[in-house]
Amino acid sequence: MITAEGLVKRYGAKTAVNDISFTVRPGQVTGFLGPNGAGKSTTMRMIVGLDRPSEGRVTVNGKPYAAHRAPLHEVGALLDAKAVHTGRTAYNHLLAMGATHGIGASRVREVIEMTGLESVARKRVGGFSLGMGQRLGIAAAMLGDPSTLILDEPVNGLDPEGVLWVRQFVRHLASEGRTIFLSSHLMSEMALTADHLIVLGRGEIIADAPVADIIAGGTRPRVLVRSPHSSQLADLLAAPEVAVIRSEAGVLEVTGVAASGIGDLAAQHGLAIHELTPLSASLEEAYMALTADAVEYRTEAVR
Ligand SMILES: Nc1ncnc2c1ncn2[C@@H]1O[C@H](COP(=O)(O)OP(=O)(O)OP(=O)(O)O)[C@@H](O)[C@H]1O
Repeated sequence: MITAEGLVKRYGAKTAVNDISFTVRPGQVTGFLGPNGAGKSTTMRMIVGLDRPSEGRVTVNGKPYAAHRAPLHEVGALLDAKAVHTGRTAYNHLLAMGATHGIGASRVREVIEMTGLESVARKRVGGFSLGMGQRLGIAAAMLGDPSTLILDEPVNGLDPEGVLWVRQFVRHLASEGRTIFLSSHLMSEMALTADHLIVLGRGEIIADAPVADIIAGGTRPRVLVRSPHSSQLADLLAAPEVAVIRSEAGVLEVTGVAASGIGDLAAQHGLAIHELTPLSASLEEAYMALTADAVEYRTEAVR
């Protein structure tokens, strides 16, 4: 469990994180989203004690990170996959990290196997691809078998198989009751991986809700309609709150009326319909709507 209360981080005149409070709960994957420079990395660094809050506090399992006697057992973090001593082998890197917590070779072998690094464990990290570096970072985060895992852009640089692996891995860890907090710029992947989302915009929280609620709340339902009477139907649907796009001959994309309403209207006028398909909104659309609003609001506030 991660709890932030009134967290503020200023760098000189720049406020990177502006009074945010949130809770990241165990047993689910919580995604951390926001445009570049929104303050995600700064927040993650404060959680693991790499940056000091200017105001407020953040705790992991009830205590600030630094107050834990054996922090690797509480929180595993992947913050910068490149921050590894490149002359060492992956095995030796993990062994050296583990030594600070009395974690021995058998656990090192376990995390190597868990992250699919067996074939490269004896190779120098300097020669690793970005994807291998990410896997090594995740292996390091898992060393202490922590109940909370923080992953900053864990799928960055991974191939499709690696992306799928991370998704299944973190979902499995959450199902074991762990707290998983991860950031990503890949919306489609986030929609498949996370249960809950916290969205930051310019250092402030602009959404903190289940993924399904964010998708439903940020976009209006759209319906694809195929009919030999599409022009007549478009005229009948015309209303201030309804948008109708004619994408191709005989096809309408309607926003602002549910599929049932369109079907009823067509039936009342005896118009045949060949297809009536509710189009599911994407997280990307909802995210763009959310963050665009935040930017507009901020612009107005500054004037
Ligand atoms: N050490 C620092 N000194 C000065 N400003 C900083 C420092 N670290 C971050 N910032 C600024 O704080 C703001 C938030 O940065 P941060 O890296 O946390 O954003 P982010 O959401 O992680 O962005 P990205 O998606 O690009 O990684 C940015 O405007 C950044 O320039």
